Parts: sequence; C-alpha cells; structure tokens
Amino acid sequence: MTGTEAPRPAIVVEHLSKRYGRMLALDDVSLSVGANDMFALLGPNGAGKTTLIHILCTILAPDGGSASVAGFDVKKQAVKARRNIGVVFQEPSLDDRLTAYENLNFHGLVYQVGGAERKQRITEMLELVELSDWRDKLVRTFSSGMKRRLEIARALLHNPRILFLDEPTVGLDAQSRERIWAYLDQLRRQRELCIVVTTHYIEEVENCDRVCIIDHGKILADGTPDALKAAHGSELVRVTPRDKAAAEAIRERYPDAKDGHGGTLVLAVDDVNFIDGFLASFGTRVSQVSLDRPSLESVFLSLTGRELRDKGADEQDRMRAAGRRAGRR
Ligand SMILES: Nc1ncnc2c1ncn2[C@@H]1O[C@H](COP(=O)(O)OP(=O)(O)OP(=O)(O)O)[C@@H](O)[C@H]1O
Repeated sequence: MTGTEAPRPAIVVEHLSKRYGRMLALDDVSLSVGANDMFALLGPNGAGKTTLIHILCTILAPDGGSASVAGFDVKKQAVKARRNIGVVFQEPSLDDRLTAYENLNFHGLVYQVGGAERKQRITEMLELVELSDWRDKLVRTFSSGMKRRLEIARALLHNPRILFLDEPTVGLDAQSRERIWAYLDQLRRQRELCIVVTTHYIEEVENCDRVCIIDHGKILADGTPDALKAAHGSELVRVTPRDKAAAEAIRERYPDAKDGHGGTLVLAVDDVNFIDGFLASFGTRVSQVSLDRPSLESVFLSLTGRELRDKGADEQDRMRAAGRRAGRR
C-alpha cells in the first residue's frame, strides 16, 4: 500500500438480506468497518445482529447482497474468510471436560498453528485474559466470566484480523463485563485488530469507535457515539407516576411520552424550562423525576420509539444465564 491509498476496510457488506420463512431478519443492510475499528452492533433481541454476524462468519448464507471479510467474499471464498476471523458465539462452545490448555490447543491444531507458535500463543492468550493460573484446570470448574474469557483467548489464538463477539457479556456480573471490555481495549492497543461486538447493553458501546443501531433487520443509524448523540440525541426526562391516573394524565398532556422501564415514562425535551413547567403541573403526582443528558439511550429512543433495555430483555438475559447454568450441570 502506498501512503496515499485509503486502508482497505476489514468488512464490507452490501445490500445484504436474509429471510427465515416469511420473517425478514436482515433487510438491505450495507456497512463497512475499518481494519482497526471497535464496531458495535446495537439492537434489541431479535433485531438481526446474530444473523448478520453468522453471515459474516460464513456459517449462514445470505439470500441477497454480498459481504466480504478481510477482503474475502463470505460465499465464494468462505475458507479464506474463515482463517481471518475469530468468533465468540453467543452460546458457550468450550469442551467442559477438557482443561483450558487442551481447549486452546485443540483450536490451534484445527487452525494448523505450528507447535512452537501454538504453545507461545496459548501462553500469551492465557496471560491476556488472566487465566494463566488456570491453564491446567478443567473448564467445568470455571465461572461463566472465566469461560467467556477463555473463549476470547481461543478466538484469538490463530491471530485473526477480525474478532466477532456476539453478546460477549450477556448474563455476566458487572465486574466480569468490565474485565471483558478491558481485555478488548488492551488488545486494540497491542495490534491492529477489527473488533465487531453485538450487545444490547447501551452503556457498553460508549467507548466503541462506531456504533450501528439495528432494529427489525434494518440499520437505523451508524456513526461515532458523539456523532449519533449530536444527530439524534436529546435530553430525556424520566418520571415515575404515582398511579395509573397520573400516568394517563401525563400521557394526555405529552402524547409523545414513551414507556420506559420499571413503569416510568420518558419524555424527550429541548426546552430548558421543561422541568419547571412539568413539576408545576404534575409535581405531586410523580414519585421521581430525573434528567438524562443526550446519550445513546436517547438516540435509540428517538430512532425506534422505545427504550432498549426493556423488561423483556432483562428477563431474556436471566433466562439465558439460567440456561447456561443448567447446561453446565
Ligand atoms: N433459525 C431461525 N429460524 C427462524 N427465525 C429465526 C431464526 N434465527 C433467527 N430468527 C428470527 O430472526 C430475527 C433476527 O434474529 P437474530 O437472532 O439475528 O436477532 P438478534 O438481534 O441477534 O437477537 P438476539 O440478541 O436475541 O440474538 C428474530 O425475529 C428471530 O426470531
């Protein structure tokens, strides 16, 4: 590459579509991701994130459009594309009966990483995810967070150019989630690596280079967190009505009020005097009022008309985590 050439994107997606029967899971999706980008796909359950990741990982064929990863077409050059990617799937895929080392070693063998290099990479990757002391322990003795970390180590073992992580932190406690993001940050500082991560935890994507908001199989917005906030964000006032009648009265006065989580109502405001006016009318009929600065949450709300973290998503998280625990038994 000469100094004047633009770097090649790691991922290029053009007019991609995918159906499951009558359900259009991806609807004319186009995007491109830079070689060293941390790119987040943000959307609620069922938005189409996993479908997109599965197509990019070559395990699902699109119905229309095209996609390439690391310059290789996912349909026509699937094997080459696969060599350049590492994947952490939503569902755990380690062999519980093997040790951490054995899981990584097996992966290295499958990807034909040579003996000496394999050993060195295993040591490095275990260090990265702080599991060196657990190298020879059976994976079934690991916590969910440790398993996720080991899966990240495994996905990186063959030195991929692109790392896909499908909801890597779902069902994990706050501390484990933070650690996973810390490893991803560290990785990007060490080497050129494109990281594509799906999540429905809005607070996790604030530090990504780019965020792509997806819902019902369509991309609604794509940009840096700051650009998205500038273009679509507004201040949000979140109120908790004391009772049903209060909620109805607020809705009547503010027909654009959206349902927030925990029975709250969310109002997008652009008038600095809004709260004074609101409290004058409803101060005695609400138990709580809070003001959120423009955030990705408000971006999501203004683009989709609802909040991302709804009760259903929380419930699904709990069920998934419970399912994983049951799977371990
Ligand atoms: N194998 C399948 N057969 C039928 N419908 C499917 C299949 N896989 C996904 N879907 C449907 O396609 C839509 C997109 O699903 P997808 O899993 O890609 O979404 P997602 O954003 O990853 O959500 P989640 O976070 O719940 O995984 C959903 O409505 C889902 O129910």
